[in-house]
Amino acid sequence: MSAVGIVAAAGSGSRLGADRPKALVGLAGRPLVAWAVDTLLAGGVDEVVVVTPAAERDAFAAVLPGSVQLVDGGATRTASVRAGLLAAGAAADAVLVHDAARPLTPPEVVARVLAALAAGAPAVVPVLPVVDTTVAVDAAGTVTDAVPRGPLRRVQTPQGFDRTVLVAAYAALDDAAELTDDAAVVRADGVPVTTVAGDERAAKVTVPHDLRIAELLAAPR
Ligand SMILES: Nc1ccn([C@@H]2O[C@H](COP(=O)(O)OP(=O)(O)OP(=O)(O)O)[C@@H](O)[C@H]2O)c(=O)n1
Ligand SMILES: C[C@](O)(CO)[C@H](O)COP(=O)(O)O
Repeated sequence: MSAVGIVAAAGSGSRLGADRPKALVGLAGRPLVAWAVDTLLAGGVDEVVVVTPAAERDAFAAVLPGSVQLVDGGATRTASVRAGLLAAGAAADAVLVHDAARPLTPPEVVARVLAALAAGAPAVVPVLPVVDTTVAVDAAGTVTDAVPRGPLRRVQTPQGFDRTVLVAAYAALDDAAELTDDAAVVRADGVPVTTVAGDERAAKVTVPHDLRIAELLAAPR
């Protein structure tokens, strides 16, 4: 089975508040996007497409291997992945969509996703359990309900798909639709989504605290 990786890296990172697009922010001396590309390749992906902010393509080219294909992203993550999928072409059997914002994802997670695809799953996401008591609140912030957390999972990336399944799901999705991940895109098209074990190290860098934690984890011992 051949696999192409799409790294969604076209976000601005408004919640991180850095002086450059989040994917270009450094972690232990290397930009987040470079970590994400390395993870996919080390986990068994054959080629990588990185989706960048349109105005920043040169800056990304300067920090990534020449073998990586770069493509302009869109205003939402959904639009960016759609652009990456179009650029990826039809050669690969599988597509793995990964966030540049998850730089310390171990290659083993990539390998688990690829193994589930090879075993016949059309769509695969890495997940972790919810570890805190989880509640619903009203507009005033008052707790209205406890949410049973047994069946809940936190969804990470890379998310893996049979390529034809993902292409068909994006084709069926309204151009203006904005979904939070690619599993939601295929589920909207009626495709069952399988889960494999995620990893706490695959946490998303969203706010400055996340980057501080990632720096600690990435520091040489
Ligand atoms: N238009 C967009 C928005 C997001 N992403 C990517 O999707 C991943 C997950 O998104 P998130 O962490 O929310 O990144 P941002 O949208 O950049 O963050 P923020 O919402 O804080 O601006 C990131 O790797 C981001 O670069 C993208 O490719 N294109
Ligand atoms: C794709 C994702 O990382 C899976 O957990 C997540 O949905 C991205 O969410 P965000 O709101 O764009 O940070």
